[in-house]
Amino acid sequence: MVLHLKSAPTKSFADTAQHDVAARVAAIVADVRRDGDAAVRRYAEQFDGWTGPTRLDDARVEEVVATLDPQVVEDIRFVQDQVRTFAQAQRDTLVDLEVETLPGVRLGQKHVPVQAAGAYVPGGKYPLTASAHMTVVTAKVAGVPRVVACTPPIRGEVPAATVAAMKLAGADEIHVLGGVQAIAAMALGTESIPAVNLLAGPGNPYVAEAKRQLFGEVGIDLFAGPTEILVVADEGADPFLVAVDLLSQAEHGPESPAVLITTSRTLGEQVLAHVERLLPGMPTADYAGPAWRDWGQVLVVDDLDEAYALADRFASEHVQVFTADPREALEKMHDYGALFLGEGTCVSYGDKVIGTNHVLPTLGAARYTGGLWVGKYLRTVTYQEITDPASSARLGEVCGRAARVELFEGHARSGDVRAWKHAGRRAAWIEEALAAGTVAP
Ligand SMILES: NC(=O)c1ccc[n+]([C@@H]2O[C@H](COP(=O)([O-])OP(=O)(O)OC[C@H]3O[C@@H](n4cnc5c(N)ncnc54)[C@H](O)[C@@H]3O)[C@@H](O)[C@H]2O)c1
Ligand SMILES: N[C@H](CO)Cc1c[nH]c[nH+]1
Ligand SMILES: [Zn+2]
Repeated sequence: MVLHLKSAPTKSFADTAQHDVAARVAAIVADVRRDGDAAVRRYAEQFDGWTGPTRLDDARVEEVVATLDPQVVEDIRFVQDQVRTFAQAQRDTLVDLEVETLPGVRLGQKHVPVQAAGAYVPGGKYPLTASAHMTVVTAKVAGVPRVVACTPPIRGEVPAATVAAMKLAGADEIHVLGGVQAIAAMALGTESIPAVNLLAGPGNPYVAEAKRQLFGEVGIDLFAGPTEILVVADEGADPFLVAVDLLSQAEHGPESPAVLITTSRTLGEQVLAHVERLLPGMPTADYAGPAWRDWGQVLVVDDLDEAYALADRFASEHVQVFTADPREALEKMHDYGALFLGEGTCVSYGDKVIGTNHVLPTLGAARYTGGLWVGKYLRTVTYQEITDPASSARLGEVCGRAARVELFEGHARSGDVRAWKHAGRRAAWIEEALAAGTVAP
């Protein structure tokens, strides 16, 4: 049984597929498609007050990086090393292979990077420097030769740490450009930004919807919209820690749900009280407050099995598990973007420092996809080769029969000619062609 100590609607695609967002995005995409750079410039000015060139050349990038405290640069290097190490370990799990399935018949698979990727780094409310590590470092580990990185100006300024992170991660083109206009420019191509093959990176509802609408014309990593957090906690969890962590993600913006599922009513009540005490003193209360008020939930369940099952139904972007045996969630939970096991870690570590990728599915997309990883920038392609004529003839005969079962005469004939060339077996239509002299014996 579920007791609601604090209720709120549960976000889903159905009730947040805000038509005004979809319509607004469609209009901007159509304008960029029609007017290219001119439309991009118009929207950059309208939404972000940006009238300068969007591309930062190398000299400008260097100038921007030089303004940073060296400690900031050192920290960027440290975090990018963590992200790179884990991404490389994941890359190493992807094997190219070639097997001989019949004599002289070789089937293979290779992992081939997309040739151009767009890395979107959000920056409307906060300059999300860390998203540059996640999108650009990972693309480069995959071997993507051309990475275009876009981020909006923050309060009219170039976000210096984000630009440094893009540069250190190996971005090939850096633009101060945000929102739908950035997504559409990278996807469709403009006079100044040649189109990419795949778009990656998170963003607000406009950015996420733009990627969704453009999918097909361009590849996308996943649906990664406004941040979500869910905590599963038992009676042994620290209520102060839980409250702090819930608010850590609520501060992303007023659309960010923060949910606690606990087996302890006492813990639930303590967390509620801590949140109320903490919120007024938070410099980011303007975002965290509405997020908590409108989307925060505290749910008490009978046992942990019920907690895991309920958490699965949310399919939340992040799930922190603060229980006596947090690792059991690895077996018992199925639908989440990323798990954070035990009080030693938290979503903020995933966001900022630990090395797993923080670009993760939202609005239930975790039911069908994991987060961004090196594999998203790669295509698993196959190839085949036959060097043994007898095998080609054998497959040709089966191909002829199998294709005719499906009424594919043209397909069947591709098999027939090989059975003839390599084993001398003549199908009736080949006999006729020989007799008519339309083909040489
Ligand atoms: N799921 C994930 O992996 C993940 C990771 C990091 C961040 N996020 C989310 O990314 C989001 C970042 O949002 P943000 O707004 O701070 O930055 P953003 O860069 O995503 O969006 C800013 C842009 O939105 C556009 N915009 C603003 N108002 C608009 C309007 N009315 N119409 C059309 N376009 C408009 C502007 O062009 C602006 O450049 C947050 O919701 C955060 O939770 C998600
Ligand atoms: N929590 C975000 C993912 O939803 C990622 C992030 C980066 N910086 C701060 N937060
Ligand atoms: Zn975060």
